[in-house]
Amino acid sequence: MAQQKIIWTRIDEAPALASYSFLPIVEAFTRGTGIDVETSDISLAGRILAQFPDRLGDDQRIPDKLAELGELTQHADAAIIKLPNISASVPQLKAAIKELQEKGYDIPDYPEKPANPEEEEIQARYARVLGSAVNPVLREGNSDRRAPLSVKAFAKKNPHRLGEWTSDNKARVASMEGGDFYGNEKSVVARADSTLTITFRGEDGSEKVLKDGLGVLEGEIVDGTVMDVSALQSFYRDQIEAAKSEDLLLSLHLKATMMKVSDPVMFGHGVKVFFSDVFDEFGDDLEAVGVNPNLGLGDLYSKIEKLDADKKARIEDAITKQYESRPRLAMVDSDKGITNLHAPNDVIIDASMPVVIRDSGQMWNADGNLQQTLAMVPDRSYGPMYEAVFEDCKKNGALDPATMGSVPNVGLMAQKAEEYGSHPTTFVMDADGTVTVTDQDGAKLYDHEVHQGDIWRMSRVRDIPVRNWVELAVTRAKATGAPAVFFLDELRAHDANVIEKVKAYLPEAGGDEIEYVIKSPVDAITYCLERCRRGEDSISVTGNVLRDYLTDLFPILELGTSAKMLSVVPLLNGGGLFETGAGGSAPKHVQQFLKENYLRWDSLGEFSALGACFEHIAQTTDNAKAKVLGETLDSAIGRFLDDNKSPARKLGQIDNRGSHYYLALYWAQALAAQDDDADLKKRFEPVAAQLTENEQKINDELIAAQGKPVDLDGYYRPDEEKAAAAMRPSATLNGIIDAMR
Ligand SMILES: NC(=O)C1=CN([C@@H]2O[C@H](COP(=O)(O)OP(=O)(O)OC[C@H]3O[C@@H](n4cnc5c(N)ncnc54)[C@H](OP(=O)(O)O)[C@@H]3O)[C@@H](O)[C@H]2O)C=CC1
Ligand SMILES: O=C(O)CCC(=O)C(=O)O
Ligand SMILES: [Mg+2]
Repeated sequence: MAQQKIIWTRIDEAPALASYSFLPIVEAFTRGTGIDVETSDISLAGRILAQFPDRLGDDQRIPDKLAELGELTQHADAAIIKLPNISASVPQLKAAIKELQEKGYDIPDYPEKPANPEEEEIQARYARVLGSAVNPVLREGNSDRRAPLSVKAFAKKNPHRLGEWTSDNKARVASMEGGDFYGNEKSVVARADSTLTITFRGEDGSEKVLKDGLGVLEGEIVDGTVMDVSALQSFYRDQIEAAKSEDLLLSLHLKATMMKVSDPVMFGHGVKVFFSDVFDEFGDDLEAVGVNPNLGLGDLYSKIEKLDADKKARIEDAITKQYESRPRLAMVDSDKGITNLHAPNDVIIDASMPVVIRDSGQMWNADGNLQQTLAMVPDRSYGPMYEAVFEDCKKNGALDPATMGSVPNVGLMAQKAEEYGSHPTTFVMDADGTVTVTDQDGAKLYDHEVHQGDIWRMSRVRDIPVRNWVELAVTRAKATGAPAVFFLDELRAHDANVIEKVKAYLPEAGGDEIEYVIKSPVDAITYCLERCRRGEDSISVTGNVLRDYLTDLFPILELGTSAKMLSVVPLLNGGGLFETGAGGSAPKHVQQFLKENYLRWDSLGEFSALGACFEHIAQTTDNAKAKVLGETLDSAIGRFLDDNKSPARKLGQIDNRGSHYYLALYWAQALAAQDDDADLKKRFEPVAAQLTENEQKINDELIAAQGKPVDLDGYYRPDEEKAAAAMRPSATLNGIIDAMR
């Protein structure tokens, strides 16, 4: 029997800490089963170092693991467990660089405004690390995210609290009325393989090729669109006025980490419009010290340190005055005075909007109180869908997690589909003119008139991913009996082309055997919510952006968190990518851990991903032990949920580490109790006995560690030994696990 490898990714922040405790358990349990668990470092720090082999010593250099994993996804035997990693904004990237430099790695500073070819080259290397740089490389398949049945049943039995909604709630979502990506989109389906060129022609007749050599395949949908920034600015101005007159808290919701080229610029316009008096009066000074509004108010504060004390004080005064003339601004951390406009990475719409809905349309204000918000989601491709949820809640009240149906998602994601793959073809315009897309014969696909500062972008999706996505939707609808709800808007150019493909591929995929509807995102979500309220499930079948948004929205409403989701990516070439949960890397959890040695991270996503991975290995290889490992893990997870052994939220109770102990206990007991594999039974009988006997002692040791600060000697690249020691404080548990390894 060939050894099967599971790759376990090493990443950042809370889930990385959790791995120090959970991974030794996984290694111990799989030993001797024909399955090897190997780690692969794709953390932000690891990816930065991999860009600079030429500047690092032999003992410092690390290989480009992300490239290796990208290559692996093309093979049928790929089995990758992908934990959430940081998609770095520029401020996060700079912080990570600083930490690595302090640790003795001779890497260059990030050049914000490259001044020469050498700096341009450095910036290009860092660009490979910036933003959502990992997921698009590994996601060589479409997405199947859902709450495992046991998790949904647990949530119904133990419903979390959702804030009330009444019809007089004034919270609302505002989107632009025109000039946005939605309104300007043009879309064509390639009739043959070709190579495209994107050209800018200035009004003065000058020409610049923005990108050439863009290979497209027959059947590929190729979109071009533009965000008119003067329309965006006036949208911001209007909403600032509206929030003020309606006495609402103002908030902005974008995805600056993932949409790393367009959204930081849109965020920056928000900063500039909100603080327009400051930028009008002190524009030259701010420019002189390199303030970049796209990096937020936090960057402004750090850069004005370079000005003389008097100037700095005047700018700070102007900011204070500006707050007085503006509506109140939503806060990310009201205790620390961190606003919604401080850092682009704190504005992450998939996580922020569900919390607004959970909290009755409210966000935190500067006094530390919840207040109803005017949520700005500029682009109409997405904003109106959230507004429909607000409307539904105002009309029908909050949803009820004890009874509501489930909305899993099938998302079109493979091969860098749609907007999320558009970073290399997104451009901020230097001047007024026209952007034209032509094919290899010089024939024009479409053009757009643009103005200086506008954001033009091309997004694409190939035919094979669309076909596979339709098949996956049918598979899930057949498996569950729930209808497939295609979120597609015939008024949007891109969606209209996708609708044609869906209609063409559904019959051959077995569409006549399932119930399905095709509706605009607004109508589709309203339809799903109606069904939810009747306790009925619906499968949302969406493009890549709505995949991201809905796989946080419904889990947070249904389960209280997206951490408990099963997130499978069947790779187009037969392998499996198993993502853990649907949320991020929870920086807040690390802060709490450092302060009081308590890690709230819930590893249920890791448990479910591992279970799905064993199941995949059992189905695709002749390894019978994988099947036993998978089945026993599944029953252990069921027991774990029944006994409610997820981390609590407060000190003195079991945290992430305690939850790992209980999973190991139940898993060992299930392995000892099964009769399908005598070897495993024999191996796990004594282990189960030891873990059972020592329950009190292990709990005592784990809880005794809590309550004092922890030093990990680093945030982006913590000291391995310190982190492992901090995450494995029970000598008794370590003794049992290490004896098995
Ligand atoms: N797949 C990936 O690689 C992803 C990466 N990211 C990255 O993660 C970072 C942080 O993003 P952010 O949007 O703030 O999202 P996070 O999910 O990290 O934080 C939002 C909140 O989600 C809850 N949460 C998420 N996962 C868990 C878990 N396993 N256990 C318990 N609670 C959980 C917590 O909420 P509460 O306090 O309400 O319980 C948490 O504070 C960014 O760098 C972002 O780019 C984001 C999404 C996916
Ligand atoms: O890639 C990223 O930056 C975030 C991914 C994400 O939020 C998701 O897939 O749900
Ligand atoms: Mg997401």
